[in-house]
Amino acid sequence: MSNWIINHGLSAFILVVWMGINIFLFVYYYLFYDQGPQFEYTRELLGSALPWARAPAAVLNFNCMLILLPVCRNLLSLLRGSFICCGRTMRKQLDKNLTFHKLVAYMIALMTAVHTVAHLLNVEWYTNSFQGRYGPLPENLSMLDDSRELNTTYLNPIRSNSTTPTLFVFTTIAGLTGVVITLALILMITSSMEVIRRSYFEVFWYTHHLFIIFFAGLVFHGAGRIVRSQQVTDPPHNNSFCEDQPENWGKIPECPIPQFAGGFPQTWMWVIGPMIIYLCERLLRFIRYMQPVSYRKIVIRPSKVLELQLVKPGFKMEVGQYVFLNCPAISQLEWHPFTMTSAPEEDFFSVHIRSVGDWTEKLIKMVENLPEGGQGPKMAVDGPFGTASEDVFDYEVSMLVGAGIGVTPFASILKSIWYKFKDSDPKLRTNRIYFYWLCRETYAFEWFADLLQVLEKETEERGMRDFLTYKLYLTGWDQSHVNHAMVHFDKDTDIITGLKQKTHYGRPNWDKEFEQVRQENPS
Ligand SMILES: Cc1cc2nc3c(=O)[nH]c(=O)nc-3n(C[C@H](O)[C@H](O)[C@H](O)COP(=O)(O)OP(=O)(O)OC[C@H]3O[C@@H](n4cnc5c(N)ncnc54)[C@H](O)[C@@H]3O)c2cc1C
Ligand SMILES: NC(=O)C1=CN([C@@H]2O[C@H](COP(=O)(O)OP(=O)(O)OC[C@H]3O[C@@H](n4cnc5c(N)ncnc54)[C@H](OP(=O)(O)O)[C@@H]3O)[C@@H](O)[C@H]2O)C=CC1
Ligand code: HEM
Repeated sequence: MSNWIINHGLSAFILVVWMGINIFLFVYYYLFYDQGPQFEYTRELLGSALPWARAPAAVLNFNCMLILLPVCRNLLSLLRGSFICCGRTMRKQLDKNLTFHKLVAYMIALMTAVHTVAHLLNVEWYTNSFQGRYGPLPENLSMLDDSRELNTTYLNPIRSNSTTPTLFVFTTIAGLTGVVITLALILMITSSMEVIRRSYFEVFWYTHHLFIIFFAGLVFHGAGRIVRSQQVTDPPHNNSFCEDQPENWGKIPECPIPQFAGGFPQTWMWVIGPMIIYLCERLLRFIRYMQPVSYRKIVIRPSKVLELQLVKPGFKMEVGQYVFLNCPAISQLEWHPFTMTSAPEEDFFSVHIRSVGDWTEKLIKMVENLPEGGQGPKMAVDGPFGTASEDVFDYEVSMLVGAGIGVTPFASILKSIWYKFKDSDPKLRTNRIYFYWLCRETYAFEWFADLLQVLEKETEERGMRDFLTYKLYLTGWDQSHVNHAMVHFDKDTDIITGLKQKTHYGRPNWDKEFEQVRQENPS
C-alpha cells in the first residue's frame, strides 16, 4: 500500500479533486436551474431539459479551461523546473500530462453529448410552447415579445410559427456555433484514437488543430443569451392573481408584467486565460524554430539509426529529457520527439533517430546523401522537455531497462555517470547500476557498445567492477546465433558486442533478475 501511495497517491488525489469539482459544478448548477425562482417561468416552457442543459455547460466551462494546460509543454517545463521544492513526485506527475489531457477531453465529450441533446429538446419544447401545446401559461409566456411601448420582454426565443427547430439551430449564434463546436470535437476525438495516432499520426495531428475552431466557437457560443430568466421574482409572480391570468399582468399591482433577460455569456472568461498561455506556447515554439542549430557530427549507425550531434546556443539539458525536432525540408509543421543521448556535461546534445516511418526515413535519406563533412538540413529544436531522470543519481542502486531505441534515455544517464566519475562528482550517490538492454537485432547493440566499453574500462581501473552490471538481451535470435556463440564461448569478449559481459538470448526472467538484485543489495 505504501508503494502504491508513493507511486500513485498524487495522481489519485488529483483525479479525486478534479472529479469532485466536476460533480460539484454539475449538482450545484442542476439545482440552480431546477429550483431557482428566476427560472420558474423558463421551466414552464422547458421542464427539466433546462437544468440538464445548463449543468453540463458549467462542467464544460471548467474542462475547456483545463484542456489546453496539459499540452503547454513549456509551461510544464517551467513548473517542473520550479518544483525543486516539491521534488520528484510532483515533477513525475507532470509527465502524466497527456493522460490528464485525454481524461479532460473525454469529460468534454460526455458533457457535450448531454448538453447537446438537452438543448435540442429545449428547442423542441420552445417550439411546442409557442404553438400552445403545453397549455395557456407556456403559450402566454411565449407570446411576450420585446416591446418598449408595452414594457414587455420575450422569454421564448421562438417567436413565429415559421421558425422550425432546424431553422432555429442554423440561424442563431448558439445553434450555429454549437453545431461547429460539436463537429470539430467529433473529428478531433475520433482522429485521436490510439489506432489512428499510431498509424496515421499526421491525420491525428492536423485534425487536432480543429481545436482552433473549437475554441473560436466556444467563445461566441453563449453570445446569443438564449436561456432567459425572470428579472424580478419578489414578490413571486406565481400567485393566484398572476399565474393563469395573463390578462391581469400589468393591470393590478400584485401582478406586474414578468420581465426576462438572457444571462451574461461566461465561457470566454473560463477559457481566455489558457488560450493566452497556449498562444504564448506556440509563439515560443516559433521563436525556437527561428533559432540557429548547427551540426557538430552526423553518424549513420547500424539498424537504420542516425546519430545527430547538434549545437544550439544557450541550450541546457538534464539526463533523460527529450526535444522536438522540426526539419522544414521535410515538413514545416511536423515536430517529432527524440530523447537526448548526450550527457548534460557535454557542450552539444545528441539524438539517436531510428527510421520507423516517413519523417525519420526522409531525414535519414537526406543525411545519407550528404557530401563528406556536409552540414545536414536546417533543423529546428524545441525543448528540452520531460522530467529529467536525474533522480537515478539519488538512489544507491538503480535498475535501468531499455528496449530497442528506447534505450536512449539510459545512454544519456550512463554517459553522465561517466562524466561524474571522471570529475569525482560528490553528488553521485549511486554506487550500483544494473542496466538491461533488449534488442531484436544484433547490430542495434553497436549504437552504444562503445559507451559501455568505456564505462567497463573506467570502472575496472577504479576498482569498481561491481558498479555497473549490464545485461544485453538479443531477443530476435535464431540457431545460427547460438551456434556462433557456442563456437566462441571461450573468448574473453562477447562475439556480438565485443564487450566482456556475454549477450543473453531471449527476454530476461525478471523474477530471477529482481531476486539477484535483491540478494546483492540486502540493505
Ligand atoms: C517522448 C518520446 C521520445 C522518443 N525518443 C525517440 C528516440 O530517442 N529515438 C527514436 O528513434 N524515436 C524516439 N521516439 C519515437 C519517435 O518520435 C518516432 O519514431 C517518430 O516521431 C516517428 O516519425 P515517423 O513519421 O518517421 O513515423 P510514423 O510512421 O509517422 O510514426 C511511427 C510512430 O511514431 C509516432 N509518431 C509519429 N510522429 C510523431 C510525433 N510527431 N510525435 C509523437 N509521436 C509520433 C506514431 O504515433 C507512430 O506510433 C520517441 C517518442 C516519444 C514520444
Ligand atoms: N521514452 C523514451 O524516452 C523513448 C521511447 N522510445 C520508444 O521505444 C520503443 C522502441 O522501439 P524499437 O526500437 O522499434 O524497439 P524494437 O521493437 O526494435 O525492440 C523492442 C525490444 O523490446 C523487447 N520487448 C518488447 N516488449 C517486451 C516485454 N513486454 N518484455 C520484455 N521485452 C520486451 C522486444 O523483444 P521481442 O523481440 O521478444 O519482442 C525487443 O527486443 C518505441 O516505441 C519508441 O517510441 C524510443 C526512444 C526514447
Ligand atoms: C476538446 C478536445 C480536445 C482539445 C481542445 C485538444 C487540444 C489539444 C491541443 C491544443 C494540443 C497541443 C498541440 C501542440 O501544441 O502540441 C493537443 C495535443 C494532444 N492531444 Fe488533444 N485535444 C482534445 C482531445 C484529445 C483527445 C480526445 C485525445 C486522445 C484520446 C487527445 C490527445 C492528444 C495528444 C496525444 C496530444 C499530444 C500530441 C503531441 O504533442 O505529440 N486530445 N490537444
